[in-house]
Amino acid sequence: MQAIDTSMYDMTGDHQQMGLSTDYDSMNAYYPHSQPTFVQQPLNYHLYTRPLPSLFTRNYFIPDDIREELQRRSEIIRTAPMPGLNLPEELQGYHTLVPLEPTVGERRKFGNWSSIVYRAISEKDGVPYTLRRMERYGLSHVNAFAAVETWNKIRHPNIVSVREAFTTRAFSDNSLVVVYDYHANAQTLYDVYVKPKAPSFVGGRLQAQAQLLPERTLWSYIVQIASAIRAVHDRGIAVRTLDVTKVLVTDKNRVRLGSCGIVDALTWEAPSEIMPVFQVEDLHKLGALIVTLCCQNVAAANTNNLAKALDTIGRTYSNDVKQVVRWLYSTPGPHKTIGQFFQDMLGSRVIAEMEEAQNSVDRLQAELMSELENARLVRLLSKLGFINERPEFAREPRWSETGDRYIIKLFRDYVFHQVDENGNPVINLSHVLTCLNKLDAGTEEKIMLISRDEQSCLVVSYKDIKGFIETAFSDLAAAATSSSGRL
Ligand SMILES: Nc1ncnc2c1ncn2[C@@H]1O[C@H](COP(=O)(O)OP(=O)(O)OP(=O)(O)O)[C@@H](O)[C@H]1O
Repeated sequence: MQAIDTSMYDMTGDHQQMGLSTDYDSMNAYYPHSQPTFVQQPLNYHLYTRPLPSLFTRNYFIPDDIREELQRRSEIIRTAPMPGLNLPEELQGYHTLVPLEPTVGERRKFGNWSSIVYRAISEKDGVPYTLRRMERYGLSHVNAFAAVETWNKIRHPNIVSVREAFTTRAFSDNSLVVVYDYHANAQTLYDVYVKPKAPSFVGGRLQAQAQLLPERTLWSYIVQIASAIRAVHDRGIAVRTLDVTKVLVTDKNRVRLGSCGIVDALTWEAPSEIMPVFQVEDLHKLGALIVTLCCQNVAAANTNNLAKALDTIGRTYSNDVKQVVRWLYSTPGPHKTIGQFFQDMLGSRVIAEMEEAQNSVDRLQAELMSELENARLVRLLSKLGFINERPEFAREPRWSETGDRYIIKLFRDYVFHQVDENGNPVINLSHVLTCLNKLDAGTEEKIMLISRDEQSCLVVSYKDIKGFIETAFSDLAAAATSSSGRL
């Protein structure tokens, strides 16, 4: 059976069945040079895929890096807990606890408390969450939870959302647990940009892998974190846990403040009047975070080392970055607020960030477009699979070969089993997708289907074939003993 480009012809009449003549005159009727009539099919809004390339290309699919990242995330969500950790099976509606950091060895402390982070699945919605447990918390107080409730109301693209907090004895102590959204494969800024990495081979040479933060990304991070700080200060509270180990990179160039609310819950006795002091401290901490990232060294952020740090920054980054650091390290005063910071230091950077965000939406939407049809096409292919070559149905062993089903079979051949003039298979995904899209849309466009013995052919529209498939599939579905959902 040869590939025939039917889009060039206007064939009228339903189900024209004709004997296939081998004489050239009748064949010529189906070739462009002898039949120049071209009737353009009206644009059908169902056929909204992007122009299709003619061969298998990666353009059909999500780019490899996005696919890889999404698959890694989905894999990480499913990692099983290590056996023998002796963790509670159930914890206030959360189960399947998996530690996200080593449970033994030296750990950094929040004041007097050390923390450990777990991933756990919520019984309510089956979604994974992050649980930060403060060990040996002691007696709880209602004010501690009020602080967490304030955080719970904040929804911001650069803040890991705080869900709830509770105390528990399930770890054989009195622990405080604060629950956050879980961002699979999130890494702290420290892990990505500061932590010394083992040398590895790059281009055949052993090199230390210090990932220097590009200035463009640095500005993006500054704008994102400043925007998060602003949202927090606008609520009359302060971030307080702002450093490279508590800011997460959750996506390509997306950062979010993690661990919010925990210090508020731990130090609930602090008078609310002290909040402006904490807010000014946030600005200093932002400055320290920038210095740490630029110098790839936590100690560089110490105020006593500022001159040296600015010198180091100047070697790689622009003067504007140094200006920002100076501003954030400057002596507090009535004008040293996050609002003023945006005004004095970030103006045009915010515009650049906004443009980049919109470009990113466009890029992702384009990716979405290319995947949009998949579900539809899988449904169609499933229906064809149910119908074609069915050994027996309705006590008729040749059910799938007769009546309208015969046309469905020929259509399947037309889509998948074409051969070129040398008898080699035509493997053209573009052709397959185009046909299936037209079939799903049920267009009036007609195609010629040729029997396998090439003795007869049928001219039939996609609309008709769609109808035949619907009918055949409904017959099967009606007779099915169990059918799960509709296709
Ligand atoms: N909301 C979250 N979603 C996904 N992973 C998270 C989340 N919060 C923390 N993590 C991961 O849990 C791990 C431990 O977090 P933690 O904040 O304790 O960082 P840390 O570098 O161990 O800091 P510290 O030294 O203070 O313990 C980090 O690798 C981080 O990527």
